[in-house]
Amino acid sequence: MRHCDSQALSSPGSSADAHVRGTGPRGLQARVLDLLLTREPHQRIRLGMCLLAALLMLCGIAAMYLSASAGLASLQAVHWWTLTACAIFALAYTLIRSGYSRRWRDPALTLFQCLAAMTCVAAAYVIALPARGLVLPLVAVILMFGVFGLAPRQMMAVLVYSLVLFSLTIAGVQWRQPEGGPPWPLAGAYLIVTAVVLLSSTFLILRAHAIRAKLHRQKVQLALAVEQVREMATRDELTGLPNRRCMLEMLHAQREQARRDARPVLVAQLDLDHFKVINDTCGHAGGDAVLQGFAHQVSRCLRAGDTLARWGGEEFVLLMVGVVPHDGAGMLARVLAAAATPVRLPDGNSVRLTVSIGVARLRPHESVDAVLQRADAALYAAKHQGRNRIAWAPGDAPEWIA
Ligand SMILES: Nc1nc2c(ncn2[C@@H]2O[C@H](COP(=O)(O)OP(=O)(O)OP(=O)(O)O)[C@@H](O)[C@H]2O)c(=O)[nH]1
Repeated sequence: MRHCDSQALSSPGSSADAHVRGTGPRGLQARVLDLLLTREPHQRIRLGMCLLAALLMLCGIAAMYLSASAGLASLQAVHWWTLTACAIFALAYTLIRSGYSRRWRDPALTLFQCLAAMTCVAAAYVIALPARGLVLPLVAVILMFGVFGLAPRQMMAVLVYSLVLFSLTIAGVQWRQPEGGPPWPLAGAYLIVTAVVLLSSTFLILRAHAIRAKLHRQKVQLALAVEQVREMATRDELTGLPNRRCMLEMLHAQREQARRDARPVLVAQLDLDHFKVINDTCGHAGGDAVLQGFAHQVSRCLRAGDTLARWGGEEFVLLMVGVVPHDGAGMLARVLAAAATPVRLPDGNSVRLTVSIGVARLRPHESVDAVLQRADAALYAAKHQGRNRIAWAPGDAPEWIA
């Protein structure tokens, strides 16, 4: 029976239990796979780098013990070296995992780890006796780990630190252990090779930094350009209001939303009265200033949820969401009053304008085109009735108006 089976599976100490809790070998495998497959690419790369660093350290320890077993290094020195290296990296790991390192500028402790690793390699040079030449290529690998975590200035700091450290280490070995150390020409060759490896690695890493910085700049520029295009596609350049395309998208979205939650939606068409006369008397630039002034004045009296868009020419559309006709009538009366506030022109003159408004309530299952047509017909009626007024689509007006 399933129930009994599951009890047997989770009995304490069973390997299946360990698997379920992720502590057995299969559990560990599953967790590593989970870590690798369910993360974002950059997280996977970071995790891969951590595993690689751990592998590098294990290889270093193994190489040191192999050297010791071959009589090339003192076993006791290798014990101490391993203990110190593990302690340093365990400290870094704890600081990172506990989140304590987040309060510092380098939360991954990349600089600290690079400097610590260089010091460990230098110490390995001292204790590895005849096998010491093997440890030098490791400096390049350590620098590689700094490619993404270190700023160019930090890279230079690691370079200077490593050059000084290895010069002193190689010279110190020659001075303290003239017999145990390599012949002087060989020690000099070690020093030269180390310096060349350090300098060329740093140069290549700085090149990689420069390319990364360039790519980042291009990415930012591209994001800005996309934002600009998006802005141009949705904003009216003259008034700064959402444009017709943007309003249509909003209308479609609100219609879908209104179908789901039955919220009231009012759509008003606004048209400036006798705008041609304003254009003729104030010039086209004056007309533009009037359009801008009108947009500004009306926008100021709207609620946060209402949207005014420029529909085209001297026509605007106002979308009021969650507003019943009773409240909408009050709101539109305020729009009418705001429009009547004289607009100041750049030449110092001011223009008084009026606006006609046609308004319709979005009905259940009504299309965007249909509600716009009814609002437009109401606008036509407002113009016909003498302008500077609000006309409601038949059946949509609040009771006290109808
Ligand atoms: N300055 C300026 N004028 C515009 C712009 N777009 C349209 N117009 C002008 O707006 C005027 C609209 O005139 P009509 O459609 O006859 O309407 P009206 O004069 O407002 O008359 P009614 O709507 O009947 O009250 C035209 O003269 C257009 O040239 C614009 O972006 N800037």
